Formats: sequence, structure tokens, C-alpha cells
Amino acid sequence: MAYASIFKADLFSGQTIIVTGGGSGIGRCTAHELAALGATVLLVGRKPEKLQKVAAEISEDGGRAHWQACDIRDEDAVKQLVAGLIAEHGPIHGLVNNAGGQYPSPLASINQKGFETVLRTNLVGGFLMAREVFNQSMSKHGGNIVNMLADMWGGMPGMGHSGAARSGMDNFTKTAAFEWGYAGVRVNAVAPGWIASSGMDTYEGAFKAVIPTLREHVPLKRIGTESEVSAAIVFLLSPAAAFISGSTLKIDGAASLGSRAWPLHKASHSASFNGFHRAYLPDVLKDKE
Ligand SMILES: CCCCCCC/C=C/C(=O)SCCNC(=O)CCNC(=O)[C@H](O)C(C)(C)COP(=O)(O)OP(=O)(O)OC[C@H]1O[C@@H](n2cnc3c(N)ncnc32)[C@H](O)[C@@H]1OP(=O)(O)O
Ligand SMILES: NC(=O)C1=CN([C@@H]2O[C@H](COP(=O)(O)OP(=O)(O)OC[C@H]3O[C@@H](n4cnc5c(N)ncnc54)[C@H](OP(=O)(O)O)[C@@H]3O)[C@@H](O)[C@H]2O)C=CC1
Repeated sequence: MAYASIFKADLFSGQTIIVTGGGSGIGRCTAHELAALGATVLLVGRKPEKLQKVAAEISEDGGRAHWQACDIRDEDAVKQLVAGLIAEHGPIHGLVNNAGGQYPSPLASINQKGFETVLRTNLVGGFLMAREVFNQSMSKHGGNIVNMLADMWGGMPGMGHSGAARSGMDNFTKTAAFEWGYAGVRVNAVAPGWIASSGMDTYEGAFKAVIPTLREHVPLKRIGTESEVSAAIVFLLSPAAAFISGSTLKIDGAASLGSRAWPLHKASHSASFNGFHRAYLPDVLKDKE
């Protein structure tokens, strides 16, 4: 009997998948990938002109895409959005909870409104989208949710508000996977590291200026691409990940493996193996040898 692979060109045929933040960057790229694999994609964001453009691109490529503007921080608007999308397109099979962002700022300079804005964008908004999609559709039909986090586990200067929100979303991912598994709903997350997305351009050159330095602190020696994040999202939504739920997949070229280890990493490239431990172990240990 011929082996039937789960990877097929029409992997998401018959599925309707919401992509928040689908008008730009990683969201746009993910929407293109899902549409190319047969999904009907529903793009959500605040700015209609961005969403309209991406929907048109997908249609030109022969895919199916629709859009609806919504600020995901507005509870009533999110309820109406999800109800309207279901009324028009039927059950929702997937949610890519990708919308988000922040403004880099040291903690001491962030005011309450600014902190809450970033928490509401990256944590509350994701919760509202997931809850509504679950309550209105996935609790009855099953489905898949992928949340967007960011690789800030070790703390990230200038990103205190965003890091707090992403850590919250990490815990939300696990709890939702726990609570909603009975209904056949998988909930996972992706945590990208440094990605050259169009969203990074909003930092007015600040990101581009530090790319050479950042690259040095990524074991793979480069920053990532939008499509490398999209590929991970598509995997988590796909049947290939059918028994994966409550997981966070890092897409960071191993950058999160620990800043404390960097001096050792450098040494392992520059010193001979024999000299390596002598040069870097504390003197007290050397004396015992
Ligand atoms: C260079 C290092 C980068 C490290 C990145 C680490 C990995 C993460 C990467 C990414 O996420 S890539 C890019 C993602 N996209 C964005 O970040 C988009 C750009 N950001 C925004 O649009 C906003 O920051 C937002 C939070 C997503 C939403 O802003 P919104 O339009 O709702 O808020 P505002 O009305 O503009 O502001 C409300 C409130 O927030 C404070 N505030 C906002 N911007 C600033 C700022 N630049 N500096 C200081 N404070 C800011 C402030 O309290 C605002 O209130 P008012 O002062 O306007 O009353
Ligand atoms: N690039 C990177 O290195 C990394 C990115 N991330 C995260 O990945 C996600 C995508 O980022 P990226 O593609 O890089 O950047 P973008 O800025 O291009 O994408 C963010 C999207 O979120 C939408 N959005 C923001 N706030 C709201 C809101 N309140 N309601 C609805 N939509 C909203 C924006 O649409 P609109 O303007 O229409 O509101 C925009 O399309 C973000 O959550 C980002 O923080 C995480 C780690 C690393």
C-alpha cells in the first residue's frame, strides 16, 4: 500500500483561519502560506488599507482571503467581529493570534498608559480573540490556536512592558490548552527571536543599526526571516502537530540558549580544547586538578 504523507498541497483545504495582524510582516506572510495551502484566510487588523492590499495579493495568487478591521483590545468589537465572520464564513478552524507590538523604552520612562497599552495589545487582545473564537466556534467544532510570543525570557532591556505581556501570553497558552483540550482544541505559541520583518522598520532604523551586533549573539550567526516564523506557525496549525498542545516553539537560531554561556562559546572557538577549561574554569577548580 502506498504511504500517505500528511503533507499535501491542499493541507488546509476547507478550513477557515483568522490571522490577526495579517496586513503586514509575519501575519501577511503567514496568510499567504495558509492561502497557498488551501485555507480561506480572514485578515484582521486596525488599518483597512493594509488588509485590503494583502487580501488582493492573495486573490491575485488564486487564494481565498477576506478582511475585517478591528482593534483587538476592544471587547465588544472583538465579539462582533467573530460573530460576523462566523455568520459569513462558517466555523473558524484556526486562529493565528499574531497582532502585537511595542515601543522600545527603558522601564523607568514608561508611564502607566504606555504600559497598559502594550499589555492590552499583546496580552488582553490575544485573550479576547481566543476566548471569542473558542466560545463562538471552536468549543463546538474543535480547532487550532497559535499565539505570538517573543523571545524575551531572560529579560530584555527596553522591552519590559512587552516581555511582561509575552510571559503572560505564554501562561495563557498553557492554561487554554489545558481547559480547551476536551473540545479538540489545540493551543500553542511561537516565540521568535530577532526577525527581519517589515514591523521592525517601524523602529526607524534602530533595528537595522544593531543587526550586525545582534547577529554575533545568535549561534546560527544571522537573524531570521518572516517566512521562517510563518513556517513554524503553519506546522503548529497542521495535522503534523496533531498531538502538540500547550507548547511554545522558539524560532531564534538558538539565541535564547543563555547569555551567561557566551564567553565560553567564544573560547570554544578560539582556544584549543585542552587550553579551554584551564583558561575559563575558576582558579579554585584549577588548583584541585
Ligand atoms: C530595537 C530593538 C527592538 C527589539 C524587538 C524585540 C522583538 C520584538 C519585535 C517586534 O515586535 S517587531 C514590530 C512589531 N510592530 C510594532 O511594534 C509596531 C509599532 N508599535 C506600535 O504601533 C505601538 O507601540 C503599539 C503598542 C503596538 C500600539 O500603539 P497605539 O497606536 O495603540 O498606541 P498610541 O496611541 O500610539 O500610544 C498609547 C500610549 O502608549 C505610550 N506610547 C506609545 N508610543 C510611545 C513611544 N514611542 N514612546 C513613549 N510612549 C509611547 C504613550 O503612553 C501613549 O499615550 P499618549 O502619550 O499618546 O497619550
Ligand atoms: N519581528 C520580530 O523580530 C518579532 C516580532 N514579534 C511579534 O510578531 C508579531 C508580528 O510582528 P511583525 O510582523 O514583525 O510586525 P508588524 O508591525 O508588521 O505586525 C503587527 C501587526 O499587528 C497589528 N496590530 C497591532 N495592534 C493591533 C490592534 N490593537 N488590533 C489589531 N491589530 C493590531 C498591526 O496592524 P495595524 O497596523 O493594521 O493595526 C500589524 O499588522 C507581533 O506581535 C510582534 O510583536 C515577536 C518577536 C520578534
